[in-house]
Amino acid sequence: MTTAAILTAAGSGSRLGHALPKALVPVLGEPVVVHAARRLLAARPGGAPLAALVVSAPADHVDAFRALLGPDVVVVPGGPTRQASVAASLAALPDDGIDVVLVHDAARPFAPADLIERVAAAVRAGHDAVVPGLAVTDTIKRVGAGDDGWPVEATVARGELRAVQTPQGFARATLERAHAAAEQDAGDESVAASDDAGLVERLGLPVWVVPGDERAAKITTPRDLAVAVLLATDTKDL
Ligand SMILES: Nc1ccn([C@@H]2O[C@H](COP(=O)(O)OP(=O)(O)OP(=O)(O)O)[C@@H](O)[C@H]2O)c(=O)n1
Ligand SMILES: C[C@](O)(CO)[C@H](O)COP(=O)(O)O
Repeated sequence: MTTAAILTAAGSGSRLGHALPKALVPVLGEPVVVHAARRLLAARPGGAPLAALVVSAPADHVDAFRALLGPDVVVVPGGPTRQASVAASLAALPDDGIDVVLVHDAARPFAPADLIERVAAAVRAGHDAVVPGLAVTDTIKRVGAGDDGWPVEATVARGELRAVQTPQGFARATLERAHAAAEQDAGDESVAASDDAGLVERLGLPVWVVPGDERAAKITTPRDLAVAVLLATDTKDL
C-alpha cells in the first residue's frame, strides 16, 4: 500500500490573533507549517516515506508556502472551511497508486513520527477510517441554553469519550466518497464537518480509534503558542 498526506494550513488563526496566518507564525524561528511538514516527511508509514504531500495555503500566501516548502510539496489554495481545504487538497493528490491518505492539521505541528505511523498502520491493517484519541480528564457536563447561564442537563460518562486529534488516516476511496457526499456543506462553516472522520460517520461507516499523543496538541489560542515552544523542544529529534 502507498501512503500520502494532506496538510491543512489555509486557516487564518482568528482565535490566535496574530498578524500572520497561523501556519506562518514562527515557533523557535520557523513557521508552524514548516515544523508540521518536516515531521510528516520524516515519518515512514509502512516503512517508506510519504509518496506525496499536498498542503493547503491561504489563497494570498500560496507563493510564500511554495518557497518555504520546496518543489517536492504540492501547495494548493485552501477554501473557506477546513472541509473545503481538505477537498481541494484531495483533488490535487496524484494518482500514483496512492491508496492510504493521512489528513493532518498544520495547527498540530509537533505530532511525532510514531503517532503518524500508528495511524497509517491501522489503516493498512484494514480500518478504512482511523483517528488518534486521548481519554478526557475533566468531568464533562452537557448543558442547555439559558438566558443568563447554562443549566446542566447531564454529566456525560467520560470513559466513553475521546478527544480526537490528527493525523486522521483513511483508505483513499473512503475519504473521497465521504467528501463527495458532503460537498454541498463545504462552503458553510455552520454545517461543514470539523474533522474528516465526521464525514465518514455521516456515511454510516465505522471509524477506529488508536491512542493519541499529547505532543500532537493543537495551537488555537495564544497560550497554546507558548506550549508549542515546549513541544518543539520536546520533539526536535523526532
Ligand atoms: N478554511 C480553512 C480553515 C482551517 N484550515 C486548517 O484547519 C486546521 C484546523 O483549523 P483551526 O485550528 O480552526 O485553524 P483556523 O481556522 O486558522 O483558526 P481559527 O478558527 O481560530 O480562525 C488548521 O491547520 C487550519 O489551517 C484550513 O486549512 N482551511
Ligand atoms: C480536526 C481537528 O483537529 C480534530 O480535533 C479539529 O476538529 C479541528 O477543529 P478546529 O476548530 O478547526 O480547530
